[in-house]
Amino acid sequence: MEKIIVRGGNKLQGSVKVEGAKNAVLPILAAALLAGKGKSTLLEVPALSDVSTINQVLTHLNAEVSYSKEENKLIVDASSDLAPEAPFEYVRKMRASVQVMGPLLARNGHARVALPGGCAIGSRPIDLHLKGFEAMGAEVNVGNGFIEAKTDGRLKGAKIYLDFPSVGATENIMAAATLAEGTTVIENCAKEPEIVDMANYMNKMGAKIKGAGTDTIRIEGVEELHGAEHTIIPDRIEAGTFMIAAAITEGNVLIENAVPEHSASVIAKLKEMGVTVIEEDEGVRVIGHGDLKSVDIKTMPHPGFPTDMQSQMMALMLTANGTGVITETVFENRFMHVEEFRRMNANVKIEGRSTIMNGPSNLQGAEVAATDLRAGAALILAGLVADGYTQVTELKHLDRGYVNFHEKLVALGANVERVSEETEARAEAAATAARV
Ligand SMILES: CC(=O)N[C@H]1[C@@H](OP(=O)(O)OP(=O)(O)OC[C@H]2O[C@@H](n3ccc(=O)[nH]c3=O)[C@H](O)[C@@H]2O)O[C@H](CO)[C@@H](O)[C@@H]1O
Ligand SMILES: C=C(OP(=O)(O)O)C(=O)O
Repeated sequence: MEKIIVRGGNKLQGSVKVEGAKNAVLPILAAALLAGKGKSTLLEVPALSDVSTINQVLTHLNAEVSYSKEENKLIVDASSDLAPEAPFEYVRKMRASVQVMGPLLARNGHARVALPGGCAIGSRPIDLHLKGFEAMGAEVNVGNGFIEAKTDGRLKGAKIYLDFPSVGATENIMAAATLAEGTTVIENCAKEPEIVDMANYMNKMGAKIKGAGTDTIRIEGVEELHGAEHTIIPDRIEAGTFMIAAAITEGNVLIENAVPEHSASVIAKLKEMGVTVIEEDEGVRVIGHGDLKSVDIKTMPHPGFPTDMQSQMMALMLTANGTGVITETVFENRFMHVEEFRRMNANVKIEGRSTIMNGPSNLQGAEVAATDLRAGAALILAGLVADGYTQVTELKHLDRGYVNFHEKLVALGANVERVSEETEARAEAAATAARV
């Protein structure tokens, strides 16, 4: 088992470069399946475990994938006949595997994808995705742990209203609609920057999508799509995580590639707390000063405060003066990290869908577990200012969404190391031998 050990107390200084966005690259790789001819070349593809998982899914479906981690460049050739099924072994590792459903259904007329099941942040149903496919004329059946969607001939364009602006449903329906007959209109759709990035990629493939980034998207179906070259947008959640690393340690860090408009709600809350945030040509500089003020935060669909920044923001709020409230409205059960923070002596309690913090907490190092990928990052952030050593386990979650997280922190001056039990045992044996 691997763990990250953090010793608190160092102020972070310097600059850090943000990778391509996980939540853009995953649906974009699924959409690469839409290309009946030509290859897609994707640039700024981050070397995440989630990217390896979606690559395995694509390969399983008969696409050819070649990935150079050194160049962050990935080439997909999906021009052969595609297989229809994404099995549970992939969907279990990563829910975003369901994003292949829309592209497969549109291209093949048939998709069979394992039901994702629950996860650490809530039940995460996909009913809105399926309603969208049905509205476009697909027959959808759920049974034996699989969802199967079929259509005779092409899908038909339709008007689809989403009860909630789901990111995944918007992406899956938008992808399916690119090859449908006629025009599809998705109302009350998600407006996240990753939706815009995916629409831009599909338009380069020959799709006709308008309105991505607003709450109504119109897609005029075309008969065929081809491969295209596309550069993935920077990861606004990784950027936000490093903004908090700078703020919490009273450091001064330039977050290169961060796009201020994509992080507007996070930047606004940081400023409200008393953190200095400066937009520079290369990115966003964050300067922490201590003596922070508690604020109230509610997670919302974009452009509201992102749920994927909730636990990292909680780490910062624990160091602020006064009472602050964080309300989670996007996922039903995204407070698993609260118990872990409590192990670090955090003064935080849960009331319904809110957490209340009375600060500042006198954070102390402890052994804690990453309950999901953002919680993993948040616990490490808390460890940067806790008294003593914090050990964070369950790093498989962290690796889904962050590339070289501890190495990037070390480059900024943090006292962080990643060890496996074997290395620890070897180090202990060497220390004992030296003492004898
Ligand atoms: C790979 C990826 O991009 N993941 C992101 C995506 O997840 P994901 O696409 O799964 O998130 P959604 O926007 O779909 O989910 C938001 C809410 O809608 C509910 N819902 C969703 C679909 C559906 O058919 N029925 C339904 O009830 C979910 O249970 C949840 O409560 O957006 C989330 C919300 O910003 C982020 O936290 C995730 O990091
Ligand atoms: C919840 C997240 O991702 P996913 O939807 O891939 O689980 C996240 O990125 O914080």
